[in-house]
Amino acid sequence: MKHDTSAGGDTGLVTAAFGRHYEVTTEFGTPLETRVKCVPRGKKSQYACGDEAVFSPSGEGQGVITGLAPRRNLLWRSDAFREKLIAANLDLIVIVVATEPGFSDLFISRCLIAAEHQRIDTLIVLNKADLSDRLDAARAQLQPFVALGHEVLELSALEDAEPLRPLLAGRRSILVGQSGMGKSTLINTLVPEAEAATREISEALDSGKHTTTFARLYALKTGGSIIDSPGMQAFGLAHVPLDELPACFPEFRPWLGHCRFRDCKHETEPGCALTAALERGDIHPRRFEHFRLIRSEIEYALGQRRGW
Ligand SMILES: Nc1nc2c(ncn2[C@@H]2O[C@H](COP(=O)(O)OP(=O)(O)OP(=O)(O)O)[C@@H](O)[C@H]2O)c(=O)[nH]1
Ligand SMILES: [Zn+2]
Repeated sequence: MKHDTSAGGDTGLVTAAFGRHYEVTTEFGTPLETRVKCVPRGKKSQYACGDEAVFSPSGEGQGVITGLAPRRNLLWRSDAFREKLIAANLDLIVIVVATEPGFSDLFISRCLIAAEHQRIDTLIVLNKADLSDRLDAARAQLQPFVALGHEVLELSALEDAEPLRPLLAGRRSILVGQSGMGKSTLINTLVPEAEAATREISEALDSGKHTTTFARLYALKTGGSIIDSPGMQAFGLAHVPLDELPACFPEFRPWLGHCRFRDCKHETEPGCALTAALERGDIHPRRFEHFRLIRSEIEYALGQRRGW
């Protein structure tokens, strides 16, 4: 990907990304804020919400993106065949789950791995805490993450999203979650003008849908900004290098490098320090399952790319 800022032109923040169309905002969060509809110059160029773009104006309120400032980090997903940028230059990934519909703990592990890999902080939000009969089951499902030291913030977006606000102040955050967890409800509470902005774009795109279909970045009154992203059912991590995956599970780190074989795959090899830790109960079986699953996906993707 090109990081060409030498081209000159105006700079702005990518505040919305829909297909090959981007909204770039100059003077973001100030009274001088201006929104420009942009397309990328190159066929293959891809940008994400949170990118600092260089663009050349091409008409009233329109422009062409010609370059990009270097990214601090990039959140993206990929499988054997495709990759999709989610957001760039993040301080915090807020993983939203809910008491209902049910959520996937594997999805949480995927988000945490993506965050570890790009060194981005995380926070787990358990939404719909008002549906109290489902609360204990959801807490039990989150227990392995709590045991790892992850903070879980319980709230009800419909009743009161305020407990989240101080954790977002001054940072650039993204809400990620499976569909239906309440991300849009949270955004609409935290950013009152979000609903109108979403409707406007949906009408412009003629999608007429009420679910989130594109990523959008909003300024927060407390300083900082927040990105709403489309609900994800799949969060592939095919781009994570196989040899970097184990260290993306922080609880594996004390044992890494202690296996008998240097190229241990932590499967059935004798003298594997990770499977020994698993057997002793020092690694949670769900997390080890997630590791195995994601590793096999990465292996599959590597095989596909080599044309096996
Ligand atoms: N009881 C209860 N319902 C909630 C709460 N938050 C959201 N909901 C409901 O859950 C449903 C889904 O909420 P959305 O905000 O659309 O979920 P989303 O995560 O944005 O879903 P996608 O747009 O598909 O990604 C809606 O019917 C909301 O009214 C909550 O705190 N309590
Ligand atoms: Zn091993």
